[in-house]
Order: sequence, then C-alpha cells, then structure tokens
Amino acid sequence: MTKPQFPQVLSIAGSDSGGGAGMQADLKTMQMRHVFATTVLVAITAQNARGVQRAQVLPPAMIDAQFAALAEDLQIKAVKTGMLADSQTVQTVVQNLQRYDFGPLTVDPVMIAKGGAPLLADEAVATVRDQLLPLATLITPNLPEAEVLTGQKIRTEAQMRQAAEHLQALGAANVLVKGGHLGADQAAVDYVLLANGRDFWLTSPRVATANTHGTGDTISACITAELAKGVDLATAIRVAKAYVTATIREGIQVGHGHGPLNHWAV
Ligand SMILES: Nc1ncnc2c1ncn2[C@@H]1O[C@H](COP(=O)(O)OP(=O)(O)OP(=O)(O)O)[C@@H](O)[C@H]1O
Ligand SMILES: Cc1ncc(COP(=O)(O)O)c(N)n1
Repeated sequence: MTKPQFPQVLSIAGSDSGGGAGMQADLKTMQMRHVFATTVLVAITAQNARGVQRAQVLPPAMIDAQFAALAEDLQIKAVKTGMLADSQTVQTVVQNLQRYDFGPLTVDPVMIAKGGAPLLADEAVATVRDQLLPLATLITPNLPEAEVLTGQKIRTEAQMRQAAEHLQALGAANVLVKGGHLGADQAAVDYVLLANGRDFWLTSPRVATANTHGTGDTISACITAELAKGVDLATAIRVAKAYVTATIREGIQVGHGHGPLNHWAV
C-alpha cells in the first residue's frame, strides 16, 4: 500500500523556549496546515510570554550542516526565515539558500520581540536588506520592520502602500506589510503588493488581547505551508490571514504578558 505523502517545508529560525513564537510557532502552524515541517535552527532564546532572557547563536558550520542534511535527503517545496540574529548568520543562510533549491522563499524580517528584546543586531539590517531581501518571493514586515528597511515613517495606509513599493524596488518580488502595530482603535489591516502590480488589502476586526505573541511567525509559516501545497500566492496570503485571525480570536491563556496564540483554531 502506498504511504501518504505531505509536502515538505522548511523553517529557518530561532527557538522560543516559551513555545509561542519563533520556530515553535512555525512548527505548530505547519503541522496544523498538514505539511511536513523541517527546521534549520540558527539561534536559541531563553524566552517566555514575559520576554527574552538570553539568546545564543549557533556557529555557521552547524547551520551549514543542517542545510546539507536536508538537501541530501528531503525535497523541500517552500521555505521561510524568521529570527536571524546577526550579520554572519544572515550571510550563512543566504549562501545556503543560493546553494540549494528549496522553492519559494518567504522572509519574515524579524527584528524585535513583542516585549522589546532585539532579535536582529543593528549591523545585520543592511545584510538583510541587501543580501536576503532580493532572494525573497515574499517579504512580510510588520510596521516597525518596514520602517527600518525603508527608512520611511509608516503611520497611514497610504504610507503602507509606499513602503511596499519601496521594498519591491529593493528586490523583494511580493510584499505583505502587516498592520498589527497600527493604533489599538484601528482594524488589523494588512497590505499586499504582488509582483505583477496587483494589490489588495486584508482587513479583520482587531481583537482586544495581549495574547499576540507569534502572530508574525504564524502568518508567514501558514503562507509557506500553502505555497508548498501549490496554492497561488494571493490565495496563500488570504488563507494565512484567516488562520492567524482565528488563532488570536479563539485565544488561550498560557503564561503572563504577551501570551501565545491558539494554533488549534480553525
Ligand atoms: N489584535 C489583533 N487582532 C487581530 N489581528 C491582529 C492583531 N494583532 C495582529 N494582528 C494580525 O496578525 C498578523 C501579524 O501582524 P503583526 O503586525 O502583529 O506581526 P508581527 O509584529 O510580525 O508579529 P510578531 O512579532 O508577534 O510575530 C497581521 O495579519 C495582523 O493584522
Ligand atoms: C525566537 C523568536 N523568533 C521570533 C520572535 C518574534 O515574535 P514576537 O514579536 O511575537 O515576540 C520571537 N519572539 N522569538
């Protein structure tokens, strides 16, 4: 009897010991979306819903070895990046993404945790912008990340559109600017600009909750999972927005502070 097969996907990210964000959020999301998740771990954080206590980056040779192990045996259909820590790590990841064909690349340019801890060194911003961004099928910055990458202030929907155009000019094929950081009185509005010039807005009611740890990881992991199944990008983004909205709306209570999402939500 033939055994069931699932598309294989890859999360390149840091570990969140608290289980809410980072690689753990990616794994939970990918499992829920019925793809087979693999990982390249680049950093370890001691973290909970209250914040990040400590972080340690893995040596480049260990990162290379994880990529080589996957390339030798698996058939990765789509890949995403999350926390990349520093410039050397970004460069190591870029080299490996150029070496192996792992399918469409979603770049979540993670910079600062919800609690305020830096997850990307300042010196690495230019490396992300100049070396990683041009490889991206899709880049998914939140507003502060889009501001850092473009050098533009983003407070309005018109500025979200301008930032997306700027990110495309920097080399990202498609752009999703996430509006989770817009004011508490505003809806959760995201803007999508596709490679073919088409664009659209995704709007959902803002849920009044502190439990939004890992929303960015979850939406980008869900997009990656859908792309691995062969779903077109615009549909993958819509599906992922609906999924992340459900994980926030049907929230659970774990820990204190910025608690994690309900990845079981459908
Ligand atoms: N309170 C909320 N209610 C509903 N949707 C939200 C809320 N907060 C964020 N979102 C949505 O969640 C998704 C992630 O956006 P956000 O801007 O929070 O990303 P992020 O800051 O990268 O997330 P994180 O850093 O927590 O991983 C977007 O679709 C956004 O609109
Ligand atoms: C290892 C790791 N990766 C990513 C995030 C971003 O998630 P958030 O902004 O919700 O804290 C995080 N906190 N930790």
